[in-house]
Amino acid sequence: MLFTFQNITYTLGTGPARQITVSGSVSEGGVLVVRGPSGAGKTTLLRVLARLQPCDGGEVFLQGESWQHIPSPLWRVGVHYLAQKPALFDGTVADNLAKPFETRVGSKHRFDPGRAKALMQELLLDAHQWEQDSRTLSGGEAARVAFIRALLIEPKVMLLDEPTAALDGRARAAFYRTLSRWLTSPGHAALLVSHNNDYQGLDRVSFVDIDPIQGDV
Ligand SMILES: Nc1ncnc2c1ncn2[C@@H]1O[C@H](COP(=O)(O)OP(=O)(O)OP(=O)(O)O)[C@@H](O)[C@H]1O
Repeated sequence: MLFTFQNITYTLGTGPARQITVSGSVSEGGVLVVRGPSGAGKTTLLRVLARLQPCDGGEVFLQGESWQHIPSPLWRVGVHYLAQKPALFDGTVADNLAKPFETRVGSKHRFDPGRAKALMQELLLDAHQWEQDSRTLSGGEAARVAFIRALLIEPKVMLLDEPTAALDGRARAAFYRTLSRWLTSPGHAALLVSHNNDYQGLDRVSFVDIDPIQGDV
């Protein structure tokens, strides 16, 4: 298995706490769809797995190596969380795409503007948008820019949180084409949260369910 999480336990909410325990795994080339009703804790699970928020217990393995042995910033290069609301900063699209390569952990790869532009084209963004202020992008455009940035970082596992929610039909098809191709190159896998069940075209899909009635604590 490329990515395995065992008995990941986390607590939801600030009111009466609900504790969830969930396990799952995904092999190279596979997509693990995280299912559960609204508020079940799907986003929280992805954020825990990316080590963007703490959990109460459990262990995660990337290529057999426990997260306990890998510093968080490095972990997040290998296990990339793509937020439902794209986290772009002020600056152009090009600035946003180049940004990860300015940091120490990101600098293991060089920023490749040619590849970035090819991905923009593939994801139906206009070449002139390279210089566009990211604050003026539509929701669907911003989502695709964040996806391109994720691809450029070259993670092993992508944690995709409703990545097509803001996309129209054509952009959605382009997104899944690009994702499918990425999954066919070695050492890649994805976890996916999607409310609109639009992942049918993907190969090797498996499921993990978050049970919303797991015990109150
Ligand atoms: N920072 C927070 N503070 C308080 N409560 C939170 C916080 N983050 C999440 N929650 C609560 O935890 C629960 C799970 O949220 P989460 O976003 O993980 O659910 P989800 O399954 O992804 O939902 P949806 O399908 O609606 O996106 C919700 O009840 C939410 O209100």
